[in-house]
Amino acid sequence: MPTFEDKSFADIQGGGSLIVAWQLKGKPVTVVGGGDVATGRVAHLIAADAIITVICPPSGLSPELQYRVAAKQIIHVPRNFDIEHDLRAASQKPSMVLVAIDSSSASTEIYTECKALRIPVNVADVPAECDFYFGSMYRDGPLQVMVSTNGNGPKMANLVRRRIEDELKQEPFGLAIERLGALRRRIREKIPGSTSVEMRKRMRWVSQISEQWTIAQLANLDDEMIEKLILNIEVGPPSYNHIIAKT
Ligand SMILES: C[C@@]1(CC(=O)O)c2cc3[nH]c(cc4nc(cc5[nH]c(cc(n2)[C@H]1CCC(=O)O)[C@@](C)(CC(=O)O)[C@@H]5CCC(=O)O)C(CC(=O)O)=C4CCC(=O)O)c(CCC(=O)O)c3CC(=O)O
Ligand SMILES: NC(=O)C1=CN([C@@H]2O[C@H](COP(=O)(O)OP(=O)(O)OC[C@H]3O[C@@H](n4cnc5c(N)ncnc54)[C@H](O)[C@@H]3O)[C@@H](O)[C@H]2O)C=CC1
Repeated sequence: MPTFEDKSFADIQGGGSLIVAWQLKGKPVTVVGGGDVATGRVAHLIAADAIITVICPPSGLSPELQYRVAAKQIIHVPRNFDIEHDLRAASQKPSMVLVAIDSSSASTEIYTECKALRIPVNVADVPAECDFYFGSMYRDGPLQVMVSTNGNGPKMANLVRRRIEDELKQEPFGLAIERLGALRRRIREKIPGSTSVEMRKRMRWVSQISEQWTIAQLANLDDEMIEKLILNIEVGPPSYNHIIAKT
């Protein structure tokens, strides 16, 4: 057994969460309840392009969710959640279940059945019945930032997110990232290979532009400039001014 006395890597602190960008596009998600909390959950799910079913009595559906039903963004099943029908016997099992109802016994039953069926579940307000927690979210186009306090202070997560938001909204990060996405797709067409040499070349080129150009310059990168840029791909990424001068 080596001693690792002169190790160069840091020790890692446990007790956090694995924060991932869960891909829900086109996948069925069930939301139980139709109040304020459910309405917030649905907003996150629409942003993720999930196929959303909200189950709650007609009287429980918030005005915003009524609008989303009318706009065909969600499906509403107008009754209480039925574990047999909606989970055990369901022909298509949901990829995820979000519970936001005012009955802790019904929540626990739904949670228990989801676990038996291995469906990831979040019961708002009951950390012990959550496979994952929600966080406070900032969104600007393709950019998403989530703040979690790992259950210690949800309101503080909101405050930290607002600080980050104040800083990030000073610059057009969303647009810059969207344009970088367009550039990366075009470069993969131009240098399509998947060998490690080809990949490294592409990655170095994109890294340099991401680092060297300002956010405003990247946000300004139009399709015409992208074509000019990739013409120079063999000689390394030119500066923004160089591309502009030739435009
Ligand atoms: C564990 C977690 C599970 C989950 O729900 O996923 C959970 C649990 C609980 N929330 C409670 C209370 C409040 N929750 C909020 C708000 C938010 N709560 C959110 C997430 C989470 N809440 C997960 C942990 C996230 C983390 O730690 O970072 C946010 C970030 C995201 C979202 O819900 O979308 C959203 C802010 C979004 C935004 O606007 O930016 C407010 C503030 C307010 O309403 O204004 C209050 C009152 C003030 C306070 O307590 O801080 C209570 C105590 C109930 C009681 O005391 O009885 C519990 C239960 C407990 O702690 O045991
Ligand atoms: N972020 C968080 O973690 C927070 C969590 N909460 C908790 O989330 C839960 C929901 O909060 P709100 O949306 O404010 O509640 P609400 O009272 O506005 O809504 C409850 C909803 O549940 C529905 N409902 C009740 N029993 C049902 C059943 N068996 N099947 C289907 N639908 C059913 C009602 O029709 C209604 O639509 C509460 O337990 C609350 O304590 C509240 C605030 C913050």
